[in-house]
Amino acid sequence: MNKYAVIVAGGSGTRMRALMPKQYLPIGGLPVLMHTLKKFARAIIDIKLVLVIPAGDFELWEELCEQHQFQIPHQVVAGGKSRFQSVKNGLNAIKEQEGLVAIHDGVRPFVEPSVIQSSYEVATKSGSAIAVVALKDSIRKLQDDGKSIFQERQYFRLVQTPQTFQLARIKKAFEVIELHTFTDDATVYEHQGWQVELIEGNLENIKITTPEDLEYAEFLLSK
Ligand SMILES: Nc1ccn([C@@H]2O[C@H](COP(=O)(O)OP(=O)(O)OP(=O)(O)O)[C@@H](O)[C@H]2O)c(=O)n1
Ligand SMILES: C[C@](O)(CO)[C@H](O)COP(=O)(O)O
Repeated sequence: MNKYAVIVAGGSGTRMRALMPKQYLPIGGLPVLMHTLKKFARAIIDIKLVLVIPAGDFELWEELCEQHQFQIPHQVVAGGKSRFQSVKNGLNAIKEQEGLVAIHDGVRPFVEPSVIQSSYEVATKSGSAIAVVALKDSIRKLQDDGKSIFQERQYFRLVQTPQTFQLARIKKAFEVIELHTFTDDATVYEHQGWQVELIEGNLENIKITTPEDLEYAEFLLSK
């Protein structure tokens, strides 16, 4: 069965407040995105990688690949105005209908290979596999009256990527008008009336978002 991964890195990383988009910033001397692509290439034999980056960054990416002698084969696709549009562009670049596709944030380089592998295994059987982790802290829900109420944390999960799906289904799911409730790929899939299957993610699989995350990322690499 064909196994694809769409690695989305079409954002501008405003919350990182860095000179260049966070997906190209170095950790351990190598751009974040290269760590992520390496994880997928090592986890799955013969994986076909689709990398989504802003159209204006193609030249920069080529230079970075040359500078770091980055040889992992991948197709580069132009991103869109939102994560949804970037994922859609990545999926549209895959012409086949048969197979599985993992959708993953380029800025989550610490995904465990076992999570990637399990996402494809589970999606083979159930059509989807969404990586999630349990909460460690207590949580409270804010109310309109300014008060807050206790929530039972065992009923909640933090959602990560990869989010892996049968190709034909997720391609169809993305043929809709974008809604503000589409915060990830699972919500787009569910909009079709299909239920998603959750799998255990890994706690280190953070989405590098703010400057502190970059420091934590350096620490994780040095472990
Ligand atoms: N138009 C967009 C916006 C986001 N993403 C990707 O979606 C992932 C998660 O998004 P986020 O962490 O919010 O990244 P940015 O949008 O770049 O960050 P910010 O919101 O701080 O600007 C990132 O890998 C990002 O590059 C994308 O492919 N295309
Ligand atoms: C897809 C995601 O990483 C799952 O946690 C997350 O929803 C992306 O959110 P963002 O608003 O694009 O940062």
